Amino acid sequence: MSHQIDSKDASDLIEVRASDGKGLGVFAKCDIPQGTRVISEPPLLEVSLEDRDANKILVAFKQLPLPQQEQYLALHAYAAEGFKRGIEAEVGQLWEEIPELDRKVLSIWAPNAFINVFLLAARINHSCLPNLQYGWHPELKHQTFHAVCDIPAGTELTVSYIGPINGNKMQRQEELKDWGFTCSCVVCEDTPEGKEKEKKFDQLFHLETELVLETHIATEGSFKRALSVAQKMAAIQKSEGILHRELRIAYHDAGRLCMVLGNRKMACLWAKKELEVAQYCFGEDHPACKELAMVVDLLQEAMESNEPVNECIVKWCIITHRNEILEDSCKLM
Ligand SMILES: C[S@@+](CC[C@H](N)C(=O)[O-])C[C@H]1O[C@@H](n2cnc3c(N)ncnc32)[C@H](O)[C@@H]1O
Repeated sequence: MSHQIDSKDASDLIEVRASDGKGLGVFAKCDIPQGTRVISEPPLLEVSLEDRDANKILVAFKQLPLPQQEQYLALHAYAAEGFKRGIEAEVGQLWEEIPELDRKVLSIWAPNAFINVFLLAARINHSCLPNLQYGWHPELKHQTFHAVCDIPAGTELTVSYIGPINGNKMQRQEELKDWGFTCSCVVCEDTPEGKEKEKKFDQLFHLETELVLETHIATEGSFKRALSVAQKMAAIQKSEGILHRELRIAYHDAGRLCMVLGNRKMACLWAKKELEVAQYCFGEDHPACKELAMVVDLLQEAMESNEPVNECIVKWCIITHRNEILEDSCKLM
């Protein structure tokens, strides 16, 4: 059940304070139940995704009212070498030749943009095992952050900066170079517990590769194998506390593979699980959750029938969150 809380109320739930070795961070002030909308806020600095480049970021910043410019300039800044080279190519100037303020604006954009920059959310640190899921709510025009598990008071709130295919520790660390830190979260820490968790993450990475491959082969046998992989992934994710978007994807895969294999009853069961995760990750009022709830209802009706399924179900089966194509397979339904 999601509790719709806007960021104007967020001060009751969360606080921004120093986080050991990570600069500032966001912490739970009280126990926060799973599904709580912890933050819901409009962009502070927004740049259209279309033709987005350094110049557009700078123009958007200059168009902000002064108080917002000040808020933006107080955020954490970091520019990785690769980012600087990209900017040089875009603006046709060496990084050092770019005016200091512009360099600062761009160096703040780089580590803080969750698609756009959000004032409060820009203080959330990374974990490979996050307790928040973020997503854009197109009707509210807000970025929302939901608790994916029950979060005890005093805990730091985290998101995953990377993904969706997280890979092993080395691959994750390679991606995190763009933020300029070495991750020491519960999965990355060099302890026996961290190593055990890392083993499971590595296993998930290999299972995902297997799932994509089997789905590509697109025979009844390979779909059955892919289904068993998706089920295995979901079981590992649940037991490891990987409860965010990744778990939704595993349930989604299991559901649509059951559909392709003609098992509407099991497809409906998996879709219900997918819906439950989507709702606590993005809120029941998110358009994608409303659509998914409709798919679950339609699947429920389709369970006892041999009639061709509704177009919404076909659309749901085609949606892929991984690098594979299931479209052709839908003729099997
Ligand atoms: C979006 S900001 C997060 C808020 C930031 N800590 C601050 O003080 O404003 C991203 C930056 O936070 C730091 N950071 C985030 N997650 C971290 C982690 N798990 N360990 C160490 N530093 C982290 C890095 O410096 C990164 O570039």
